[in-house]
Amino acid sequence: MELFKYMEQDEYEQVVFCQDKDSGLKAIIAIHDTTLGPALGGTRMWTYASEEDAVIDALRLSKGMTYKNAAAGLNLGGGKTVIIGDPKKDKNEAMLRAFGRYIQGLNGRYITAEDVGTTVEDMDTIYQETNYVTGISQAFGSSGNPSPATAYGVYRGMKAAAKEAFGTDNLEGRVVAVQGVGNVAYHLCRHLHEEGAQLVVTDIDQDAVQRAVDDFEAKAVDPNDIYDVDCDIYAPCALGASVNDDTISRLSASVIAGSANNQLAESRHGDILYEKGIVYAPDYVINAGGVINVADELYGYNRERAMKKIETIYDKIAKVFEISKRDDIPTNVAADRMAEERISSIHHARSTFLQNEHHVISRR
Ligand SMILES: NC(=O)c1ccc[n+]([C@@H]2O[C@H](COP(=O)([O-])OP(=O)(O)OC[C@H]3O[C@@H](n4cnc5c(N)ncnc54)[C@H](O)[C@@H]3O)[C@@H](O)[C@H]2O)c1
Ligand SMILES: CC(C)C[C@H](N)C(=O)O
Repeated sequence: MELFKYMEQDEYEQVVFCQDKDSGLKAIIAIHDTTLGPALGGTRMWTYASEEDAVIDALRLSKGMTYKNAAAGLNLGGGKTVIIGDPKKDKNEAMLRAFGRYIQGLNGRYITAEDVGTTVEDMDTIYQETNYVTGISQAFGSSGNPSPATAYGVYRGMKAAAKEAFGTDNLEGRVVAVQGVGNVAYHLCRHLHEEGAQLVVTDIDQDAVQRAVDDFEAKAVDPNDIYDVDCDIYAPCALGASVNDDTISRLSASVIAGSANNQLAESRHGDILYEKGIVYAPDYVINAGGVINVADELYGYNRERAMKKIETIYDKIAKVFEISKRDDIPTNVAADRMAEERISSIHHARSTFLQNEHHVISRR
């Protein structure tokens, strides 16, 4: 791939390749934009088909974090790491500590946290080498696992989307088809079950499926059948690109609202959803609960303050729908507009000169 051409196109600031042969570390840290503050975004560990796929994933995910953090009202830029490997087999202490030292070397330009394939315990290991890590154990006065917070934000955003589509945000009796019942979706299912929604779930991990069936009376379907389920709401909570040319025509849902990052295979799929009248709650707005929660650590973690902020995902999603209707644009484009407007207005507000120690002439 022509990396610099790719970076120029979407104005990526920096890509860092980290390798440590002994531990097997192969990581890519992508920093998209730091206009609003240090780039904060999780670390994903995944078995990529090629190194190019891993680079593209890191780049796409880091840009998503720029927009997510901006839309959530955080003073943070966007970044993300991918570690190439199987989290079940290839992860080890030395690998995570070597990775922590690379983060430390960036001197605060990038702060990490959990994502698919990494855990609170992994963040604790990284913390042995760097302070620039969030989502570490609560025993350290930290916020712990971000997944329940993400799930609560998705639940709030799903209610706002239901209000838009059905005129009421009550989810009792609504059929919700959930793709991937991992860390986030398990907690999402709990909220939905408590409100009386009917759940249809799928996962490539049978244990995850069984847990949802046992705990929430969910009905299980095969992974490839989730798109054909007769449902009100489709909740993509696995990996990205599940809304694509093949699946859109199969979905019967009036609402798409889930936790996965990069749900639309391409931006044009947002246009198709808009034309079809399917209410799409943009991924990075609805799934910001986790990052809002870990970002609170930068102020000395306060759970009540973080949860209050996560509640407002309902209003953020409603605002996106308002912009979408006002400007007659798909909701994914409306969300981008909301995020870009904030980045550009803050960029402008911070452009005036402020003195720092390098400008004190008396020091000369
Ligand atoms: N954890 C967070 O706080 C958080 C925050 C924001 C966004 N997200 C995003 O939400 C999604 C889920 O995150 P998570 O932390 O729950 O991850 P997870 O790994 O715990 O859960 C994902 C689940 O999806 C399953 N899966 C993968 N491919 C699948 C497929 N083709 N069909 C069905 N199931 C499949 C996996 O087996 C796993 O159980 C990811 O896209 C992640 O980036 C997570
Ligand atoms: C910082 C995190 C909790 C990141 C999370 N994995 C996300 O995609 O938002």
